[in-house]
Amino acid sequence: MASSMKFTDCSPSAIVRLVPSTRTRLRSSDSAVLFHRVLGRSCPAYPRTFVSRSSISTLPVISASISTEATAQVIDGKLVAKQIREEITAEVSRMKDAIGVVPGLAVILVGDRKDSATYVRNKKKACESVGIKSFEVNLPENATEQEVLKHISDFNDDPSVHGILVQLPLPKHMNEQNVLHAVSIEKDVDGFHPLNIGRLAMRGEEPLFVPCTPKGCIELLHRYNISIKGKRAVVIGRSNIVGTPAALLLQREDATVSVVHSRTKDPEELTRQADIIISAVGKANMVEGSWIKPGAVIIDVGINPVEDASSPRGYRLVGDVCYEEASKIASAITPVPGGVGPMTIAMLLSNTLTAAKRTHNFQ
Ligand SMILES: Nc1nc(=O)c2c([nH]1)NC[C@@H]1CN(c3ccc(C(=O)N[C@@H](CCC(=O)O)C(=O)O)cc3)C=[N+]21
Repeated sequence: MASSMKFTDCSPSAIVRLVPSTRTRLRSSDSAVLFHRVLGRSCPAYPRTFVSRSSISTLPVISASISTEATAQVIDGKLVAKQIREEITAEVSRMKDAIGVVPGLAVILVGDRKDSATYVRNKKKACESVGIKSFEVNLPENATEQEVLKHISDFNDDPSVHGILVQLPLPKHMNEQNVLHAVSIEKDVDGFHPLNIGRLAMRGEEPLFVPCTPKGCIELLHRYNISIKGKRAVVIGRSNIVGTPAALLLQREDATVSVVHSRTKDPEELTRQADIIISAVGKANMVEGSWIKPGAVIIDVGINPVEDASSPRGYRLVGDVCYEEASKIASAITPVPGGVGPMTIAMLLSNTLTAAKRTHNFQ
């Protein structure tokens, strides 16, 4: 199916936002408003760039009245995730009607990290919203690795469980590798089992599951008709759960991929060559406007809390990319929140559905 058809039941306003030709050029009055808002925010990189821009604008040919800047198309992960949940709901119900099987996801949470508890709660809610059954195990911080392994083994043997997710990070006294190896590869909906990652890396091999966050990034590019083949892509960050699989996926999609990491010399110069940037570092506003090639597409995986006295929680979430700067240079960009985050959960549901379909040989 053509990806554009997937939006047929979106509201007209949503479609307007999704069509690339609607990229707007700000009038100078809008631009002034935007500037005002930007300065009221705390993108730390902004003032520096602002200074250099203002010096450019003193050149005689550039006057304030023509300081119209393009704004990037917003890649609306929240909207796409909702669309995907609707598709999954329909498939879950079709499977239930046809063979009486309801997909099941088991989540194991160890310890009492607040962020992990929130993510797990959101995953449970998402399961409910599409008709997937969820099972949850909560273990205390001081639980043993053996206890976790026992629960994994029970879920491996339980036919009503099709997917198993062990929420990361685990407490320090546990060996993450032992735990991730224990999940049956057929139920590894996170795609973290080394066999799944290995297959992802090899041409001619197919992983049973692809890690949810990188899969969500690629899905966003597909659904926005952003072509990957032959493009220069830079992935910032080389974690096992995001950066590395994201680079492998981009390569499978025929991009030419570079990975920027903490030991990279001149990451800015390398990143500036990219047509597509996926940033998964976890450092607020690290990628500044000067890192970005005009017209590049930016997928920002970072979810970083920054202090914000004006927010009820005392903080707000920002990405790895300085959004205010980037949105004037890039052609398309994901916001934080509302970008990759919701897609991660949608892909988890999708992987769980795939697991159930595969087990029961249901197409
Ligand atoms: N085994 C395992 N699998 C994971 O997939 C996994 C994990 N461990 N550990 C932690 C990370 C993080 N993660 C997120 C999921 C959803 C949002 C999300 O929905 N964020 C929203 C809301 C953010 C908010 O307001 O709190 C957004 O970006 O719009 C974010 C982050 C999954 N992870």
